[in-house]
Amino acid sequence: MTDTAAVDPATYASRLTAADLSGEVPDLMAAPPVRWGVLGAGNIAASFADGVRDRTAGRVTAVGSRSVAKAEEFAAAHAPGARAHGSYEALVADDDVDVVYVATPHSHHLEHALLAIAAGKHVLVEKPITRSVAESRLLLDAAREAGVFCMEAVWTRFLPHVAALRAAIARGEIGEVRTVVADFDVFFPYDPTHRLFAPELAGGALLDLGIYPITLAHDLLGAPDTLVTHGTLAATGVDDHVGMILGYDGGAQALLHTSSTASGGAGARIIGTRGRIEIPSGFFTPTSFEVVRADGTSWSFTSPEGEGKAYEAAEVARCVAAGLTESPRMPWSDTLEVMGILDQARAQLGVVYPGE
Ligand SMILES: NC(=O)C1=CN([C@@H]2O[C@H](COP(=O)(O)OP(=O)(O)OC[C@H]3O[C@@H](n4cnc5c(N)ncnc54)[C@H](OP(=O)(O)O)[C@@H]3O)[C@@H](O)[C@H]2O)C=CC1
Ligand SMILES: O=C1CO[C@H](CO)[C@@H](O)[C@@H]1O
Repeated sequence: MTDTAAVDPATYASRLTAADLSGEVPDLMAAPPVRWGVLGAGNIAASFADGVRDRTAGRVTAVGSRSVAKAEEFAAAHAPGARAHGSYEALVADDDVDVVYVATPHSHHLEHALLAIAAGKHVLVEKPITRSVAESRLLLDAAREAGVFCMEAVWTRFLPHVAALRAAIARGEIGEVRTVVADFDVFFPYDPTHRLFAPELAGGALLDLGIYPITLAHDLLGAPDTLVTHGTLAATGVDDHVGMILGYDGGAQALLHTSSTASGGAGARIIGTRGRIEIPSGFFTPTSFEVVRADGTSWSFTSPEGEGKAYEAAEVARCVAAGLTESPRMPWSDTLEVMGILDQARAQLGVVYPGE
């Protein structure tokens, strides 16, 4: 366990970069132009490619799919002019690609990111970066050895409202953080072949949705000293409705919930000794928050409109241009600690993936 039960603002601030402490969001278009290769032409890949196209100086130069027709269709709709490859191997071998964005199901992130790293490419890997902390170590070790950049696509961290919120907490706006309450519940019709329910695709609410409230709590409080998990499993054996209490020796707590069988949305409250921050809904997407202080004063912040994946794309571009292998704002240590919490929660529920 960690000694980062960082409830006081000064300790939290010491873990942030100067850019984080400023609370400002760097100009998206000022980030260097990256040539992206999209690996897996699915839903989130489309949203990412739209963000790169519309809001950054970079561009998607190639798309890789298991079907060349699908890659061509994706390119036409989301990345005009991009080369369409009918295999992931061909995509990672493309000389016009600097960074591969891995957007396949969680079960395949390790295999596909290793494929890209072996081809000498930098990687941005969708969340969760792998199925487990053991797999994450394999991936990060490979990136370290190859000297390439690797980041888990925790896009939320780079959104304007999150930047402002982190800076506000570091300034002590709500005093010491005592409690984080956050949930992410989305009803998915039960389908044993869907990636939310299929064990072979590393299904379950925890890894797909629960990672957001866990990442928020971890960012503010660090890795917990205790974890209590209660939940139910779908017929396929993966979790579908989970409550968690993260306990910290300093007295702080996080009360988190995630579900693929309930329509709760994604709200969050951060409660401190001198006030609270309320994020009304969709805390993981561009949104607003309100600071309500104990002295009765309050203020609010609203993110500018627009596709949110561009912020993480710009962070990758800045880091790659600077020759970094990891983002100081989304370091590998955060990824490993969050994966560790997910591992523990899964173990408490008895969820095991094929081959583990
Ligand atoms: N940051 C965010 O907001 C979001 C992140 N995600 C993350 O992105 C990843 C992908 O999710 P999403 O885009 O919704 O998923 P989709 O099912 O829409 O797309 C995944 C793509 O992966 C490829 N693929 C490769 N192997 C398989 C396989 N065995 N089964 C299914 N697809 C396969 C397919 O591309 P092809 O056929 O072209 O080869 C498919 O289109 C997940 O890890 C998820 O956690 C998801 C949604 C939002
Ligand atoms: O990251 C995600 C954001 O929300 C989706 C649901 O609405 C998830 O399925 C997805 O993986």
